[in-house]
Amino acid sequence: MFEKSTWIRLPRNVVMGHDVLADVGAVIADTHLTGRPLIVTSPTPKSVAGEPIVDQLEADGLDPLLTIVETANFQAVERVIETARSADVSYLLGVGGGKAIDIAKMAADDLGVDFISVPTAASHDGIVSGRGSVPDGDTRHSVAAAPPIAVIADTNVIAEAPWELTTAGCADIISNYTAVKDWQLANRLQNVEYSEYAGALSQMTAEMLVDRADSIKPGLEESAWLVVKALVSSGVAMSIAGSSRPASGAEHLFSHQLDRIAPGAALHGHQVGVGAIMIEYLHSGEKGAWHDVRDALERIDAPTTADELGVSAEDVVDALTSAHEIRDRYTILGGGISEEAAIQVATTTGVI
Ligand SMILES: NC(=O)C1=CN([C@@H]2O[C@H](COP(=O)(O)OP(=O)(O)OC[C@H]3O[C@@H](n4cnc5c(N)ncnc54)[C@H](O)[C@@H]3O)[C@@H](O)[C@H]2O)C=CC1
Ligand SMILES: O=C(CO)COP(=O)(O)O
Ligand SMILES: [Zn+2]
Repeated sequence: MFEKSTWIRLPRNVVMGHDVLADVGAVIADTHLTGRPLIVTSPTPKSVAGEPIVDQLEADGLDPLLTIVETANFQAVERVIETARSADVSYLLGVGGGKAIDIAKMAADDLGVDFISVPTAASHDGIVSGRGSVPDGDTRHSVAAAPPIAVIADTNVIAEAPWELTTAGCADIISNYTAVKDWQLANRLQNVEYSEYAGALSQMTAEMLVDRADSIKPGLEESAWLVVKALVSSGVAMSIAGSSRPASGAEHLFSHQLDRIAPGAALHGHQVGVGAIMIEYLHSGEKGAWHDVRDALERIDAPTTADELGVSAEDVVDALTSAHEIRDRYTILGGGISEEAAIQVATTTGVI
């Protein structure tokens, strides 16, 4: 008897392009949201998009509230939940980078209200996903959450964001290559459920981005458009899978450990990109595709070395040797790699 079932939860509206920030009110009306909105943002995105959205919604006769978050952790999610409850908020808008969007996403899920994702940078592929990513002591959770009911990605705003945020988003997409390899390996060795559709979509998204790498340039709205489309596509792959597996393998475990060992040193996307070079080496050996991963990162201006990330060789080796401990997710790292092996992979690939 066939007993399999799944829920693939996707946004209702993905609105992207030139000056679509002006459409926030229209999107709210189209999604039939009523009541008081809470805008969850961080300091720079507040002035870039948070305040213009408040002005727009006030002009529409709404009574928006705005709250600032600084770090992505469970305490921040709790604070947003309290703010929303005490102010009788009906729905949330996450406005900013990955952290503001993740916090809004998780708070909205807990409150049981809808949430709109308004990325101000193309720096990560969580803008569409139904996952939140939060550090918690020695571990890192990938929390299931409702996906945004709508995404509003203004390419004008995103093209004006610092260039390194865009290169971080590209590197987050390039890391899909190793994430999919790890997922397939876990399927073969541990019988982890694998989705051919999600895996193929994630890998194809990375291939399409790399094919267009030379046309991704600072300050160009066309480039912002290309990268946002890839981030949306990668987020959809996560939604199809019902997990972050299509976009997060051992290169993400390495990055999550680096966040603990050298907090704030580099952007998430840049860390996973450097991780992907080394993890590809572990998958395919010295003559393997790690050269292609490194070349793709170089072509989009993303870091490929510890120096460029602003971390030490010891940090890289520590993060690589302890990455398997951070989460119960089977990858090429298996039960862990030795310090000698970590030094060898990082040296051969030129990361240290
Ligand atoms: N839920 C998911 O599926 C995923 C979650 N993530 C999470 O997202 C986070 C990484 O996201 P990031 O955006 O790299 O970090 P972030 O949210 O810390 O943003 C990086 C910086 O860019 C600034 N910024 C954003 N837009 C700007 C603009 N227009 N102009 C100037 N500055 C601007 C932010 O204020 C912040 O200082 C990590 O916590 C990661 O784990 C990443 C991928 C997927
Ligand atoms: O960053 C992500 C995908 O790019 C989310 O991954 P995690 O599940 O490892 O937090
Ligand atoms: Zn990522």
